[in-house]
Amino acid sequence: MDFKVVEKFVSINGEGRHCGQLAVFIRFSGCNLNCSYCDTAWANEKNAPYELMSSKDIYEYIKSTEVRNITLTGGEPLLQEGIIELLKVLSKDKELHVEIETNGSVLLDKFSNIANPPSFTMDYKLPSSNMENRMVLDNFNYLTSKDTIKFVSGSIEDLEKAKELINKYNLVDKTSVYISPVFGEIHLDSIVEFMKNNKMNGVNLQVQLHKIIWEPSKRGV
Ligand SMILES: C[S@@+](CC[C@H](N)C(=O)[O-])C[C@H]1O[C@@H](n2cnc3c(N)ncnc32)[C@H](O)[C@@H]1O
Ligand SMILES: Nc1nc2[nH]cc(C(=O)O)c2c(=O)[nH]1
Ligand code: SF4
Ligand SMILES: [Mg+2]
Repeated sequence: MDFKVVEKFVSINGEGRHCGQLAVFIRFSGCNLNCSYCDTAWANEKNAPYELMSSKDIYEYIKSTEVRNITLTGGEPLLQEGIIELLKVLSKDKELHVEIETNGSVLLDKFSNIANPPSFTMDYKLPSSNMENRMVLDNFNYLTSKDTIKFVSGSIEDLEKAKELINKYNLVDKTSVYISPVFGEIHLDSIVEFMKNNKMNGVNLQVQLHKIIWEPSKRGV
């Protein structure tokens, strides 16, 4: 099975629990959603240039970098045909730590059954994404302490919804919880005020580090 890979690169992970650590990124083409703020919409266009890589090619590229954190992203990685086969290949190498960025619309059940499963960083798409009606709420039951739920927030309405879900599903007790601004869309201090006013203990605020280090639209970083 060959995958359409639009980018592969080594950088520091700018998001999530391994923020600041080196990671190898594999970005697959294509997505089933169309978030209002998507910073990677180019990867979802039909004519986006890609290279075809097999699971073996991807594994060999990863090993050639000598970097042990892997981030599979996109587009939507969990909709790639053959992704389970790739996850099985990667899971056999106990030196690697595999993280998958996923958009909350794909049920996680069949991916968490793999031996030595990857860590999921799952977005819940909030109202300002215009994609909230695509969220699979059952996914809250599959997230564990090695996973992360991320609420990318562009408005106070988004923050209100994130708070409601964090409380309703006891997310802080189940998994790591992050709030991240839609880049440039919301004042960071208003997020902190919101967290203070709502006593959001255990929730992490995170800004995409790579957009501070490099020009925000730069690719391959
Ligand atoms: C490009 S997506 C690819 C993975 C998957 N499709 C998803 O949405 O999780 C990777 C991450 O970037 C985040 N993201 C995309 N555009 C953003 C923006 N303008 N500001 C902040 N985060 C953004 C997404 O919410 C997601 O957490
Ligand atoms: N440096 C860097 N870190 C990232 N973490 C998650 C990313 C993504 O696009 O999924 C990303 C990205 O695009 N760049
Ligand atoms: S789900 Fe991810 S890749 Fe797809 S449009 Fe939304 S942010 Fe972009
Ligand atoms: Mg990105």
